[in-house]
Amino acid sequence: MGFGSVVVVKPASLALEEYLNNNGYAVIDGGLATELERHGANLNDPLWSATCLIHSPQLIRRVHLDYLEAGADIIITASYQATIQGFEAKGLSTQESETLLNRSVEIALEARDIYYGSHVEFSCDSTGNGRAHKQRPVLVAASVGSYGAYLADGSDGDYGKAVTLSTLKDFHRRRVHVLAESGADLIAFETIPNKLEAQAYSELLEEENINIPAWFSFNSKDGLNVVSGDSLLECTSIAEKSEKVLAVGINCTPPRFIDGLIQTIKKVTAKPILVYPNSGETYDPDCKEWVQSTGSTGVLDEDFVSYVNRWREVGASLFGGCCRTTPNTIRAIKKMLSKGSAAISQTQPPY
Ligand SMILES: C[S+](C)CC[C@H](N)C(=O)O
Ligand SMILES: N[C@@H](CCS)C(=O)O
Ligand SMILES: [Zn+2]
Repeated sequence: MGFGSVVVVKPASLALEEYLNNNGYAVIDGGLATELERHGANLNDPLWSATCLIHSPQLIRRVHLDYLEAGADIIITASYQATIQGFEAKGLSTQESETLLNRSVEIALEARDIYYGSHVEFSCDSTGNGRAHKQRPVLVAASVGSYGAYLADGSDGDYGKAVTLSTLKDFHRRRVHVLAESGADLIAFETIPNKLEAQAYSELLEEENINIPAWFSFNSKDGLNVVSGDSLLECTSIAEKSEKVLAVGINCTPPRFIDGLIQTIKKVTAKPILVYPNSGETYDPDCKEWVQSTGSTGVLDEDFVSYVNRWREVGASLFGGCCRTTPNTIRAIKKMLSKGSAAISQTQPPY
């Protein structure tokens, strides 16, 4: 950390700590882009889901709300593939691009407000006075997708020698800064494909004096390493060393690999572990379509959810879904976890 900088403890870390202390888990939402697509959005565009920030913000808000209704405690914004460079390539000004980044967070905050407004509970204190309180705290995580996501060419984190640490820092710097000031509770660095990009994020958190916490979530296609082939142990160690990273884990990876990946991650970190796998299908970046993987059928919601208790047993505490999962997946995850907690509390003495 730079001389004189101050780590400001923001409510997100407290809220997350509270979830983990009280319940032992928190629920993340499911796939956003693929859910927008299921509702008719056309994502065949270099901006992928970020195109909806321009054309259908109300649909994004609808999907956030569906995930809140399904039980998500954390919702992730539509900024995964929203980059200043990507918007500028569409002819938008820098100012307009930054406004869209802010808009991604505003939409999620609006969904949260609507959700709170329609789920107010009342209770009476000992003097008979009524008090309204919120159902549960909801955290808004501002998504940051990788440089490879922006390239939208299926390069999977293998960027070649011309892309250095400073290329990646320069690429992400302003976006991370804008999102950190947007009112989001935390930054979700998602689908991280390699060590260099994790290092770039970690340095940016310090250099830009980012004062909201972050999570680092890596992507694997073989169940052993991250997608570029870099070691998951080394990638996790970068997250472990950063005071600003409050959780680390895996997303957009087939469910069958998650168990082994959690076991690897926990060798090098004591931070909470998050998992939000995809449906088990494979993305074809050329036609921008999901296809069934060879040797495996995409998993159905029921099958996906049957893994959750195992993931909890091996050490994960934040659970959700990524591409091709839906509000039904999240509803089922929440149900499974709350059943598990009830069973645990029944086997423990009441003191
Ligand atoms: C996690 S992948 C499905 C993201 C989409 C990709 N960057 C694309 O634009 O096609
Ligand atoms: N938060 C993003 C991740 C894509 S891999 C989404 O759900 O669309
Ligand atoms: Zn995904």
